[in-house]
Parts: sequence; C-alpha cells; structure tokens
Amino acid sequence: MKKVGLYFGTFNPIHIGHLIIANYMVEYSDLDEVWMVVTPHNPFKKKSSLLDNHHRLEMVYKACENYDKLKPCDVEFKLPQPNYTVKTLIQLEEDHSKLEFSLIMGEDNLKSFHKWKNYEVILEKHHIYVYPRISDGLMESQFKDHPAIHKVDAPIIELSSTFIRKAIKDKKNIKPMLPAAVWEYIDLMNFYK
Ligand SMILES: Nc1ncnc2c1ncn2[C@@H]1O[C@H](COP(=O)(O)OP(=O)(O)OP(=O)(O)O)[C@@H](O)[C@H]1O
Ligand SMILES: O=C(O)c1ccc[n+]([C@@H]2O[C@H](COP(=O)([O-])O)[C@@H](O)[C@H]2O)c1
Repeated sequence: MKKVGLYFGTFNPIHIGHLIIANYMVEYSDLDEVWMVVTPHNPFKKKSSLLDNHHRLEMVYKACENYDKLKPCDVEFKLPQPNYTVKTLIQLEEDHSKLEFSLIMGEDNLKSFHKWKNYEVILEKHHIYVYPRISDGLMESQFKDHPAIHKVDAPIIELSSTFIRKAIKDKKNIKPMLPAAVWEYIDLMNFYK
C-alpha cells in the first residue's frame, strides 16, 4: 500500500520552512509521497488577512512543481468550515481506498493535539510523523512513546508566514525565504502589500 504523509497548513504563503520539512519527510521516512493540504479555515485561527484559497493553492502548486513526491491537495475546499482534520481524513479515505494516510506534525502542534476534535480517533487510525520545533509548553504524557507517533529528526528552520507577510508589507527583501516561483507570483500579484 502506498504511504502518503499529509502536511496540513494554511500556507499563507508556503515558505521554504514548509518545503524543507515536506521534502525531508519524504526522503528520510517510509512515506512514498507528501501531500500539502491547503486548509481554508483552521479551527484555531482567525480568518483575517487570509488570501483566497485558490491563490494559496496556486502557490503550493508552484512550490511543489519540481518535486515529484510532493503534491498539492485541495480536498478541504469542498468540506464544511472550519476544517476539522478528522473529517478530512474520512473524506480522503473514501476518495482513495488504496492509500495509507499518515499525518505530519511539528512538535509544537503535538503539544496541543489533545484539543483537536476526536484526536483519539485520529490516533487510532493513523500514524503521526513528528518533526522537532522550538516551542513552549509540555508534551502530554499520553503522546510520549506512543506506538503511532514517530519522531523524524528534520532540521529546524524558524520562519513563519506571519513574518513573511509583515516583511513584504515593510518592503523588505525576503527572496531567499520563498521558493523562487512563489516569490515571483506574490510579486506579480502584489500580495501582502
Ligand atoms: N518554519 C517552519 N518549520 C517547520 N514547520 C513549520 C514552519 N512554519 C510553519 N510550520 C508548520 O507547518 C504547518 C503549516 O503552517 P502554516 O500554514 O500555519 O504556516 P505558518 O508559517 O505557521 O503560518 P502563520 O505564521 O500564518 O501562522 C503548521 O503545522 C505549522 O506549525
Ligand atoms: O481538527 C482540529 O480540531 C484541528 C485543530 C487545529 C488545527 N487543525 C489543523 O491543523 C493544521 C495546521 O494547523 P496550524 O495552526 O499549525 O497551521 C490545519 O490544517 C488545521 O486545520 C485541526
């Protein structure tokens, strides 16, 4: 069975931090592919300053163009909002019965995973691949040494979409922080100014 890692995000915009993690995961784990799932509305985030779904998807598409094992995914566009991951997983399994889906998550997100809708169901049915991230807070003991949670030693790149949006607004040059095609698209479309 083909193993697909799901990397969920708002990707407003996708940056090299995301791309380095996705590529590392597919090269240094047993995953065959990583799908970058563009989320219209994260239940934990306000929707303000959010670029249209299709523009965020277009940027993910451009970022993945030269990576055969990385794929953009728009499954959440047709699902009710805010987007609960447990529901998305049910939809994906219905659409692709021959694929095995796992989640990719930073250590920071694992610390609040117990607040996700039906997280026990997710953990029962899926593996989670966790990469290191600098963050405060403690890991719930139930997630330490859990058989479905796998640590992958990916590099830490502290960069965020929030930082990039602000830097563009402040007219800073942040070219190396974005895949070239994404930078060109943002520049062409005058986004985040
Ligand atoms: N530099 C990074 N390294 C590793 N993981 C990251 C990095 N930036 C974001 N992530 C993780 O990638 C996923 C998708 O990221 P998201 O789209 O929320 O980007 P973000 O940069 O955190 O955005 P924002 O600053 O707008 O909140 C999330 O799980 C997030 O924790
Ligand atoms: O299902 C949930 O309850 C849930 C709660 C918080 C976040 N998520 C998903 O986690 C993904 C990454 O979240 P974030 O805030 O780190 O970008 C995003 O796709 C969200 O929809 C999901």
